[in-house]
Amino acid sequence: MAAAATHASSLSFLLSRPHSSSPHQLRLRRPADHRVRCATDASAAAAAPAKHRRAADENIREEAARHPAPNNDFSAWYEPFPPGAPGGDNPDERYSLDEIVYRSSSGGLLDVRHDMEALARFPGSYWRDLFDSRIGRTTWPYGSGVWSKKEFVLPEIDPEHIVSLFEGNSNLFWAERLGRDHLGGMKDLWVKHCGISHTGSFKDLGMTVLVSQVNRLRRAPLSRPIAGVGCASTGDTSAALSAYCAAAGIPAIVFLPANRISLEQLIQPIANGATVLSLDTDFDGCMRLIREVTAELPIYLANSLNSLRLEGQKTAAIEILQQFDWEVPDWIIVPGGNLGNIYAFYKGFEMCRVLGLVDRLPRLVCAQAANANPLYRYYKSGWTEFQPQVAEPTFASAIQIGDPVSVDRAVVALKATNGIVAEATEEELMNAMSLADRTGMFACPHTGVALAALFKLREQRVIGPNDRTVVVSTAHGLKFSQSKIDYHDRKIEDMACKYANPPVSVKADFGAVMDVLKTRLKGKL
Ligand SMILES: Cc1ncc(COP(=O)(O)O)c(C=O)c1O
Ligand SMILES: N[C@@H](CCOP(=O)(O)O)C(=O)O
Repeated sequence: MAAAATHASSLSFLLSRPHSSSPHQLRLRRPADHRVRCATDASAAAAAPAKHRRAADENIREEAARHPAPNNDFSAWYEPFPPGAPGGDNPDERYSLDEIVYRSSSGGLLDVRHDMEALARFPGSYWRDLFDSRIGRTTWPYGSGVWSKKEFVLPEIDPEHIVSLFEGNSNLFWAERLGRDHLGGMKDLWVKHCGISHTGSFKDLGMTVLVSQVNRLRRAPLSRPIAGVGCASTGDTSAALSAYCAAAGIPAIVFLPANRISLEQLIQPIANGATVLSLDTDFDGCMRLIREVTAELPIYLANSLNSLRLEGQKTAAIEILQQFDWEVPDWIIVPGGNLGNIYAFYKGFEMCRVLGLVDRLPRLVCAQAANANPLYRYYKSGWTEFQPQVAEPTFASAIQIGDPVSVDRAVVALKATNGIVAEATEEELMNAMSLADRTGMFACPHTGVALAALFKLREQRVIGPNDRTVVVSTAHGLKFSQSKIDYHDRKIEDMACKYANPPVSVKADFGAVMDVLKTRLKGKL
């Protein structure tokens, strides 16, 4: 007799873990490392003698030091934000990147400005070829998707000081089935998997830049007495900071809102040896505290208030252009919390436009959770009134932020790109995430927020079926497995969990197994 198969009422029998709450003298010559791809290169390469491996007693950093890049006069510095904003009484206010400064003299934001005139002495085609030539190499430091664009990031840093885990170069995934079957036949839908990365989120892109600059500051000849690097975090900035600091041997200090980040995110800084402070407040409370502490102690601030981070994050935009062979997509959808990343995307695209690598900008969409939606409300007010809020818990816990530090940056990015702000309820974001998973992804809830925004904009016909659209996936779904467990377990109050797929509990018996399979595969056997 075949035993009746039951749908497991709980996934707990599979799980035994606690539930967590939730140039140089400017000359038009290629730098020494530049290998331009062109038709003749292949035959030249075939004729060339095999390249010898570097000496056995030399590492890639030492090898790079033997082949220094040509002297160049590219440079970057801090300026008050927005560009051209008066710096209090000083219209010429600017700071060297070697200064430790996070705010302008009038208390506003700062921005990293590049000497665009120096960069513009080279045509767009030069930069496209240069960046393309560096993809997929192990040459230090260009094996990194960030440092392969070093001239646009931190042009003056010595490769010797760079702390890189060869981040970036992330997959641009063609979401064929999701677009075709669930979004009205979208043909050109892509997901930029920024979360398939060293610490599982896009934060690695910015952190390599920030920690490299700290490394430069701490070492001779600058020898600044920086005791450590600190951040407030909803779990991803802290993971990235801890990993890069551990790689460089620099102390990391992270302030986390107790019981508001995932277990996977919590274990990351612990494993990397950071000083982890679990604080009885939300992210905005942690952010206030870290700002006070870094003003008192020689601890360098690693949050995106520090504009250095955004120089690394903007390379994701350049990478997208590169992956489309320098064709500009129509839409980029980014989940927003502290709102540095939406500006970083704009900055990357705009730099490529100004320098002639491309000829236009994509439209940006910033997607927020309805439970933490200060930017959405600001947008809906016609940009008249910004109201910080106490953000409510959301499955997209890394964007549970009510008082985003980069709100002004986000507004600039959205206005310049004819952008849109959208929001997603908890049910919308969890369904969008789960549906994407059904088409082969393993998305995080923040990516769910961006996908839910896409569903709405398609329904409203704002985004057309043939529009080339890129959804930015900001973290790896494995960091947020508890939210998926709760969803598939149908344990979420007031949520139908439409795409739940609980495991079937079945007796280890041939007949019982056959019964289940015949039911499940009815009409297909
Ligand atoms: C996974 C994830 N997605 C999106 C965001 C939002 O990025 P931003 O704070 O730059 O808006 C964050 C952090 O805030 C995050 O950790
Ligand atoms: N999601 C972030 C929040 C802090 O953002 P930041 O970009 O200012 O560091 C995190 O993971 O901590």
